[in-house]
Order: sequence, then structure tokens, then C-alpha cells
Amino acid sequence: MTARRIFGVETEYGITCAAPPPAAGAAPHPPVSADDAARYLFRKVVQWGRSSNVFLRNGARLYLDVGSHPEYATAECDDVRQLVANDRAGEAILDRMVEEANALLEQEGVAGTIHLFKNNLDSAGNSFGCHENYLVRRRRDFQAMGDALVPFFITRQILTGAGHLRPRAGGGATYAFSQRADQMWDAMSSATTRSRPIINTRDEPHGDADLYRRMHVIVGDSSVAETTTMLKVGMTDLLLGMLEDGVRVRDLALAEPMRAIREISHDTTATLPVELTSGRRMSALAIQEEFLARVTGYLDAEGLTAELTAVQRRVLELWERGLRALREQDPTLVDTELDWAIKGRLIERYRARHTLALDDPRVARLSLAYHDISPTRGLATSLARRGLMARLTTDEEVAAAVETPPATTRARLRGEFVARAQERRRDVTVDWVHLKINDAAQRTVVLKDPFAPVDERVDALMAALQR
Ligand SMILES: Nc1ncnc2c1ncn2[C@@H]1O[C@H](COP(=O)(O)OP(=O)(O)OP(=O)(O)O)[C@@H](O)[C@H]1O
Ligand SMILES: [Mg+2]
Repeated sequence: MTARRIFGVETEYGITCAAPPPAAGAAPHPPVSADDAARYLFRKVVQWGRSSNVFLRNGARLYLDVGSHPEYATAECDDVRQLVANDRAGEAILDRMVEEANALLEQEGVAGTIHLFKNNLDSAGNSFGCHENYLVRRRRDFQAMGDALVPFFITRQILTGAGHLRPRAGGGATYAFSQRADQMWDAMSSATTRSRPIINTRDEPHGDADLYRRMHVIVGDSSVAETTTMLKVGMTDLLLGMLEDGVRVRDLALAEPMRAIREISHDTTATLPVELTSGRRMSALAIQEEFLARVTGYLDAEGLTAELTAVQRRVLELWERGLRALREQDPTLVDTELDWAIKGRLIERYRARHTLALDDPRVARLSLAYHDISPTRGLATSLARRGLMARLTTDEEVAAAVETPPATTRARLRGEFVARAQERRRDVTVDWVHLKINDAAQRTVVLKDPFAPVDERVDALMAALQR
């Protein structure tokens, strides 16, 4: 069997508060800033959690960082489908908060509707992220894995980019693969937000540091379609499995990664060549075809193909079909599964119906509505209902992930601890590795193994909460 792995996805959301048009002859409504909107959004959380940085009973972390972008970090998952359900649970939780905040605005007589967007750029051009976390085993040389990972992450956007309406210098607009590509600076770095590394090597494993590393990937676009999240995480997981097994991919390193990431995003044919350190020139499409061939070749050679899970098979099939769609220039092959193609189709249909240029503000509004998480104001729910956006999970799975933590990882212990503390109204402090009761005894349990869903020490801690 391919090795078990821990995954988590952190998503920062864009927030706006749109004012309705003023009544005839009346002055415009005073604007509500993104900061104020975020404060409305978190008012209830701060009331019960006494902080805008909390862990929830489903094991996830919800917080408001500087820059007023609400962030939801899923609990540790050990399966891609479970991860997608937990990521969608984050949207559901935030959507409920949006509805409550909008009700508050109305009660207080403030004109405006809060919207949250699962995208990566706000109207001022500020970028915010969607970070993927992968547990990797420490026994291998991590920097050597970077030779493979950097070209992989830079070219992956031709499949998993969210689609970006990009203003062109001098007027007009073009469609690009990724919202995030233009914002990335260094290929691999331990610096944080000032320069935007593709893989953040800050060594913070949230687990036993002798055994594990947490690979923190900050280059991806946020994904709306569940199948795009599935592919993004699933293909990375399969590649990591091969690299952890010691297989090296040295011959695909890019000569100028940061230039390549932009050029690849802007070329929606995916066929323009970029330069490799070997002097060879290859297109993003050819590089991805090579990665897919190496991964499937490895799985076959190791006899692992027959043991792949249903989702892993679906990942490999979509990876292949996504590349074929580009090779044949036929986006209809993936236009219910990959964000750039789903959104591209939506935009093209709308433009044709109303004869609009790509830089028309109505097209920009449609494009933004694709990312609005509201099931009523956003487009994803109705696209899915009409069969225009595929699903991986069911509504029941997502609803369950709102209430309960993943049952197979450390998250279960955290979620149950948080739930019990809330029921008993006890003061506790929690993070990814610690569970602590804030009383005279200050009992704390350190959870170093993210794979372990049961722990006797936590049973004792839970019993202490009952008293
Ligand atoms: N050992 C682990 N391996 C992989 N992922 C993990 C591990 N432990 C926790 N995670 C996941 O990592 C993510 C951490 O989210 P969090 O937002 O706290 O990230 P951070 O990088 O530590 O902090 P910040 O966003 O404040 O910089 C979560 O999605 C969580 O499920
Ligand atoms: Mg985070």
C-alpha cells in the first residue's frame, strides 16, 4: 500500500462588504471596510472563544490574522476525500458566520452585505494564500526533493490553477491559469511573507521532529471545485511517495523558476517552452506529462498500482485527462472538474450571450461570483446542481465534517477535547500538538504523533474535565 500521510489545507478568504445603491436622491451609504466586515464576521467567535484565534470541535483552526483575511485550517486528515470534506466544512462554517454577520448588520441598521471569496487576489491586487501541508518522513534529504518539487509546483498550475482574468498593460484583459503565479518570488526559502516562497522550509513539524517534517506549500491557488482540490493534493501525495522512496527527478529543474511560473501561467496553451538547467527547453505540458509518466512508472514497477484507492485512481485518471485536454486544446474534456476550465467555460458562454469583451466589468463580476462561498450568492452550488461542476463528497459528508473531527488522526483527540470543554464550560488551551486544562493543576498533554487517534493520556484529561 502507498504510505499513509497527514494532509491539511489552510485557506485565507477575501472579504468585502457591498453596499446597496442609495435611494433616489439620497447620499450613498457609508462604506464598510474589509476590517470592519471581518470584525462583524468574528463577533460571535470572540464572544464564545474570547479570541479571534480558535480551535473548533471538528479539530480545525479558525482565525483572523493581520490583513483581515479570515483563515480556516483544516484538521489533520489522512485521506484526500476526507480532506476535501473538511475543506468544504470550512466553507460551510464560514458561510454560516457570514449569514449571522449580515443579520447583525441589518439589526444595527448598517447597509451592506458581506461576501467571502475563496480566491487569491482582492480588488486592490493584494494576494492571499491557500497553503497545503504534507507530512513527509525525515529520513530523506529534503533539499534534494526540491529539485523535483519546484518544477512540479511551477507546472502544476496548468491543471490546478483557478483561472485568472488578468488585466493587460495598456488595456484589455487575458485569461491566465493562476491568480497566485504573479505573486511568487523565491523558489524555496525559509522566509515567510515578504518574499513568497513556493515551499516554505521553516521547520515546524507540529509533530515528532526526529521523524517528521511538515512540508508547507504556499504556491497553489485556492480551489473551488472539489475535484480540483482532489487533484492538487492527490497528485502531490503520489509524487511525494515516490520521492520519499528515494527516486530522484533531477533532470527537470528549471533555469529560471520565477520567470517560468509567470510565463506558464500566462500561456493557456501550456505549450510554450521554458528553459531547464540542463539547457533543454520543455513546455509545462511536457514537464507534467513527464512527471505523470514517472509516477505511474514507479507505481507499476513497485507493484503498487493494484493497491491504489478509488480516489488515487481518480487522481491519476484526471491528471492524464487534464493533460490530454491541453494537448488536444479541448477544455471540454475537463470543464466540469478543473477550475480554470469550469470558470473559463462560464465566462465564454456569458460573453457570447451578451457580446462582451473580456475586460468588461460584468465579466469580472461573474468571475468573482465563481469564488463567492455563499450557496445563494456564489455560483458553485448552482453549477454543481446543474451538473456543470463535479463533486467528490456528498452534502452529508460535509455536514458531518462540520460537527466531528476526522476519526483516524490526532484531530479526533483535539476535537473531542474541545467539544467536552465547551459542554463543561471549562477553560482550556489547544493547538496542533497541545491540549491543556487551565486550572490550578495545569494538566497538559503533548500529542507528538499526528497519526494517532487514541491516547490514554487524553482519556485521563477528558476524565479530569468531567470533574
Ligand atoms: N504534522 C503535520 N503534518 C502535516 N500537516 C499538519 C501537521 N500538523 C498539522 N498539520 C496541518 O497544518 C496546517 C497548519 O495550519 P496553520 O494555519 O496553523 O499553519 P501554520 O503554518 O503553522 O501557521 P500560520 O498560518 O499562522 O503561519 C493545518 O491544516 C493542519 O491540519
Ligand atoms: Mg495558517
